[in-house]
Amino acid sequence: MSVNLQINNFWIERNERQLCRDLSFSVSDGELVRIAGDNGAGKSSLIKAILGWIPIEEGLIRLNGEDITHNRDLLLFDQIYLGHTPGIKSILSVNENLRMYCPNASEVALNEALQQVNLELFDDTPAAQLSAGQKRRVALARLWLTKKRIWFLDEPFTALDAHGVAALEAKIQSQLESGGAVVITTHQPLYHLSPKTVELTP
Ligand SMILES: Nc1ncnc2c1ncn2[C@@H]1O[C@H](COP(=O)(O)OP(=O)(O)OP(=O)(O)O)[C@@H](O)[C@H]1O
Repeated sequence: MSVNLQINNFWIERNERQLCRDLSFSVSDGELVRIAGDNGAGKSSLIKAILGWIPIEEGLIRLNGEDITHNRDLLLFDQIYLGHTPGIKSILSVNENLRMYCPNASEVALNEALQQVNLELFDDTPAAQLSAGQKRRVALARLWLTKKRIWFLDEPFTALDAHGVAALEAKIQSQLESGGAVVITTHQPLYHLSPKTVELTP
């Protein structure tokens, strides 16, 4: 699986405040890009702008050489996004939440994913009854269930305990080793994963 995503000269504004201008970087097979910056610097906004969910003032985006600036469908098809909030439905069980996102996953794959995030005993539990860290783990289980070339992870370590952090770091490492690409916003430096860092400065 080969991938190359190029962000060229991105200019993003929100509420008439400039978050970045002339920002360029790329992410390719086996590469981890860490987006860094203070609170409010625009890290989440940058990911949303790449995915086409908020507009850019100027810029160009290419996926494997193809200009996708005005149609991000190819990128959306190729990627998985885990946002700031776990994005799970409170009234659904853990199992039902995962089924909603991954309807084609086999029962075996689903159970394996739940084991990986230590939630195998909670599959019938309504998400409303989970702790913040457990909800985050439900969201992360999607990484074990889908095979997408590009991951966009927005503050994925939030609320995770040491075991959860280690499991996610190992999962990121295996995604990189299998030729995937990862874009992550985090305040952790992640030196051991050798990221390329994109710093958003005021
Ligand atoms: N839904 C929104 N509507 C309008 N403006 C927003 C919205 N979300 C964020 N912003 C603004 O965009 C700017 C960047 O916010 P963003 O969430 O991208 O920063 P961040 O670097 O991810 O911050 P943090 O580290 O606190 O998560 C902030 O000035 C914020 O007020």
